Amino acid sequence: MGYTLCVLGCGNMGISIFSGVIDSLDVSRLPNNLKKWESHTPGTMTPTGSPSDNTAPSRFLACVRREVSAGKLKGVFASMGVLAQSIEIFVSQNVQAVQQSDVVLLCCKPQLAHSILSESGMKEALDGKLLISILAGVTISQISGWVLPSTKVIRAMPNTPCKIREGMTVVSTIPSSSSEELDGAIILKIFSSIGRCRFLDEKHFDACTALSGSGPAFACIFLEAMADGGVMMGLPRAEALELASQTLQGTARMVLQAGQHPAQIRDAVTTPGGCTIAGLLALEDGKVRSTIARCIQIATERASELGQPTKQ
Ligand SMILES: NC(=O)C1=CN([C@@H]2O[C@H](COP(=O)(O)OP(=O)(O)OC[C@H]3O[C@@H](n4cnc5c(N)ncnc54)[C@H](OP(=O)(O)O)[C@@H]3O)[C@@H](O)[C@H]2O)C=CC1
Ligand SMILES: O=C(O)[C@@H]1CCC=N1
Repeated sequence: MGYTLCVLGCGNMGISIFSGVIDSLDVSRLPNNLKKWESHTPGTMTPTGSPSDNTAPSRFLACVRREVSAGKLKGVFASMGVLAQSIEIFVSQNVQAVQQSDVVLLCCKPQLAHSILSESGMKEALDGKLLISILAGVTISQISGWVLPSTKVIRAMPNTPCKIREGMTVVSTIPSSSSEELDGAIILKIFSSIGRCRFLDEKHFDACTALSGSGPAFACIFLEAMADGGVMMGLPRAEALELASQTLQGTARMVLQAGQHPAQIRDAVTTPGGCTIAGLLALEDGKVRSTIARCIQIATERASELGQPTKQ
């Protein structure tokens, strides 16, 4: 029958996750108030299972602090074709929203987590519920210290492409016991409906935060730079961006879908004495590999500081 999913702190990431999850739902099994204005193109939906599927959400609550953000949320969801009443927005009413929820996605800024989870009545509202934190740098042990022992705390690190269901989410390993089976199925349903999802030990989370959480920003630097090069050589801007984007997407898919190693793909492109090797040598002269790898290293180190009160 589904459950109620609450995003506590519905900003960029909350919007991305809700957008992807709602887009993935089979509209035929949703209550009327969750049906979209326009039907999806057949074949673009991933059915969420039978009407008795208890791993798929059926009600959506979004929490923000300011009225202006609530207005923005309504605009964003309306532009997606989601009816205004489909997502219930709570402004500065976190406890009330969590009371009505079964699963809570904590999506506020890392430095606000403690104060939000310490609001009067919040511990009780979260009693026995699944709390999934997407916060960078804030550990399960920290969060567990702010809620009752009965609250099941899990970490997830998604990224913004969740919005178009091309996300990458890493979820902290769930302790194995029969009561956790449904939690695992719920988490998998949410995040695999909006992209790839894999479980990893929490010790890797800062690196995952840097690599896939921040990754879209780093990838866009490379993408823009490729397009700029095309523009420098006379290509129109829009076409240069299209060529760069599709080239990166196609190459990534050769790795993910065809299982090819990046070095194999590179060698197949690189004709002896040709233009590709000329370009590759220019990249190596610019130490592009170590620069990018160091970028992930530095971002990982910064991610580890984000949950620490003295270093926020
Ligand atoms: N951005 C990204 O790409 C990624 C971010 N993350 C993590 O996700 C989290 C959110 O990031 P992001 O979405 O970018 O941040 P945003 O600033 O876009 O969103 C934060 C949201 O929290 C709300 N908020 C603030 N105070 C409160 C409060 N007291 N009660 C309820 N809601 C409140 C804000 O509402 P209002 O506007 O009204 O203040 C806003 O909607 C961070 O912890 C970050 O580490 C993880 C992966 C990727
Ligand atoms: O920049 C940040 O801190 C957040 C975490 C990962 C992506 N954005």
